[in-house]
Amino acid sequence: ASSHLTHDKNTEEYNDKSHIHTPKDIKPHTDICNEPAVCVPHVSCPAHVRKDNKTSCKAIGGRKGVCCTSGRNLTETFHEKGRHHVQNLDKVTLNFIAHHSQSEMAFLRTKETHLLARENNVLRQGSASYSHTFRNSRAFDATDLSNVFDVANKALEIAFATKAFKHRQGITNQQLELGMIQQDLKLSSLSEFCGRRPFCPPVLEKFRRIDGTCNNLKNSAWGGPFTPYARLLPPSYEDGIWAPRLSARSHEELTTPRLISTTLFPDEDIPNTGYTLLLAQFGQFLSHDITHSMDTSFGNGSAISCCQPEGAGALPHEMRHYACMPIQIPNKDKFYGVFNQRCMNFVRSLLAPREDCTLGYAQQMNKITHFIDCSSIYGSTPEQTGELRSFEDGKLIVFNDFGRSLLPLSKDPEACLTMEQGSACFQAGDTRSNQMISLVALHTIFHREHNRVAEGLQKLNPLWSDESLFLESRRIVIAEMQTIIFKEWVPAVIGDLAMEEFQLKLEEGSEYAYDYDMHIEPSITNEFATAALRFGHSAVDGLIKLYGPKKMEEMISIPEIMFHPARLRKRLFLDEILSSLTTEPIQEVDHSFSEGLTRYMFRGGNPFGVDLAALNIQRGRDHGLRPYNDYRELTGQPRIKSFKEFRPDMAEKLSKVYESVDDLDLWVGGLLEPKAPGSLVGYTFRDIIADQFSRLKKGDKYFFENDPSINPGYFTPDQLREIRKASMSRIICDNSDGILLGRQAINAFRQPGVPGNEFADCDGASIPRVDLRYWKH
Ligand code: HEM
Ligand SMILES: [Ca+2]
Repeated sequence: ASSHLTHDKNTEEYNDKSHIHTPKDIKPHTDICNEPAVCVPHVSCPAHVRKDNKTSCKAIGGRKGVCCTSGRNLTETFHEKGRHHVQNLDKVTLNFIAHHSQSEMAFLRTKETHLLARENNVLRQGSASYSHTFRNSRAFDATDLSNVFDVANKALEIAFATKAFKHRQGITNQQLELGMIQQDLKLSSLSEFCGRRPFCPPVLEKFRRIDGTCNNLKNSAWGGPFTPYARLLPPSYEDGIWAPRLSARSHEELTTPRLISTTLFPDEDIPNTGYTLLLAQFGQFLSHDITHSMDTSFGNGSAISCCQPEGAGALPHEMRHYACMPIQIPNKDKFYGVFNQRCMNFVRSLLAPREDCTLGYAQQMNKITHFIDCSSIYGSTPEQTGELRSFEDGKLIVFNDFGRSLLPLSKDPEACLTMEQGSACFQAGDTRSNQMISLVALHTIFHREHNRVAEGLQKLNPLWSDESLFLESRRIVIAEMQTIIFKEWVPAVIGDLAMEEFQLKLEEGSEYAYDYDMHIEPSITNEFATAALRFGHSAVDGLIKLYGPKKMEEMISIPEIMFHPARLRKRLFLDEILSSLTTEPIQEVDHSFSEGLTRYMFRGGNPFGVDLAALNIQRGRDHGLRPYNDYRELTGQPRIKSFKEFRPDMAEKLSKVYESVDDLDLWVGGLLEPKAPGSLVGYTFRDIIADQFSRLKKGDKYFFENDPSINPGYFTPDQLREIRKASMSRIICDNSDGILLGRQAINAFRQPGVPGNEFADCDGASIPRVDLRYWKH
């Protein structure tokens, strides 16, 4: 179920074998371009989309790259002599614009108050949409909520100001896309919208901050929570600012995502035995470390409903919240039709302002730290971390359930479906932790890992304070996580070739890395979060098989354990689910999706749930992702000219739901591509993913293997050597309950029990350990 697209015969790059890496191809890439340009893969150079920068070069691995001078700073707005720039405006005009946006905001607020008073506009608590919009995609607590709204409202007001500016000055969408309306707002009443730059002390701090700030001293906010996503390409909005794009040819609304989902994505059982289910589950866990876009809500935190009660249709425009973008369900829908559902709730993501006081298109907010820093374990703000720490012996709080350490219980009565006696609902660093029971399992073992390391350090250094023990343990756990991601998970997803091309391999032994580059923006790109990394949704198996000591005992249908993790309290359950995750195969990354995600997701006690495939497509449009073809070009591939370039059955279906190849949504096109060599995904997703991990490694001063001149929290060479022994299997061995699990395959993401990935005893030496003795002071 993999090859859906035949590449254009004329494309030398993809049909010749020159991109297959042989060691002699590797040249230090700066040799090939004129300094200061460097040769990078197409995807990593934002400037190359601008027609005038097209010098190609041979990148690592022999593939064609582009000489890039932008330093891979995606936030840098376009500057170039000779292009027409909009005139700088006088104060009067700026104040006119500011006034205009303020009155638009006032209008919205009045309407919001009015809507909030009407029952129909607030989501009903028991529904699947409530779990989606409210449980999955909302703020953490009251302080968080006000933080978030503060930032989001500023961004919205800037969007209105941009609209007024656009109309008054006759600015085109293209000028907006290219950031050619640079406008310094410092002198106007809009100046209060300038992002707050965190203050960083001149002496570098040894430990990365909980909120990720002060990592890059020039851009101290980079990577922090409540900041915008980066973008590989400018957005595609109908008005150049925030209105969803229309079809390229007829300029009509695009086909409803639900019809695309039912037409293209049936539920078929197509396992890929090369990889374990843990690859998918860990992927979700990793996503929750680096990206969380939030649905807009009412100012008091209530969830917005965009559909009529009972789902009979969308609410009329005048009765809708401005952030509504409901998904229409066709009359003939075989599944939802049975329940007379014509409307699926969808609320647009919150926005975040640019840091530099400029007008421009809307940008979506990432609520958590962009860096790989285990924010899903520790939280993304000091307040969250404070709630999770025990403040004794450097440990995190645990819920002691008859001798087993589980995550602390959540105090939030809305976090799970039920809080009945004997039930359980957990608190972690990320608010989505209860979404899947297998996700809770991963949170649990990493939470335990922190406490295990803290205990180990305390034995070696009995005089260390709680604070030192906490910070040192966190630093080690983050380093282990980065090791697992770059040594095991990313190569399994994108393959060795891409690891080489994007220079993502970790150093070996006790060597430091020297590839930090302060010009690289580490932020998560919108394309990565909203499309490429969501490849994982296709790999999810809707049925989790649970094995007892001898035989399969149960099949869990995933909607049963969404936001309902009570079973984790059963003595055997954690080991059972970990064993299942490390032995069962993933589902192939392709056109097929579990109905557990496309029909029943978050159903709770209801007969139907929401459709994740439809949500992904709608989210892409909400975030202004450009059509698939534009990203083919970005990754150095030819645009497709006809759906016939896809597999025949797919081509036929695609032409039923898309008027033109230039309408195809990125997430859909990316999924249906044939796989790149050695990779689980096609070239487009592969490159977007590889580029992101390159940013997360080379743009993170505190990346664990950086040398002492870069990383204030560097490890000694001995410690580095130990950290590099970390593996997912060791984490499982050391932190499961040890009742059913005594053996693990060396690489937990790949097919176990085959040559090269044999099972080994947890007690033995085949699964290496990080020896903490090198941390004795
Ligand atoms: C295990 C079952 C899973 C469920 C029930 C689930 C559910 C969801 C939901 C409801 C959203 C938000 C959709 C929206 O409104 O836009 C989402 C987003 C996302 N999911 Fe999943 N997901 C699962 C597995 C995965 C896996 C395996 C991966 C990756 C390997 C993944 C990666 C992502 C990413 C990157 C996002 C975007 C997050 C953001 O930026 O806010 N998910 N998922
Ligand atoms: Ca993070």
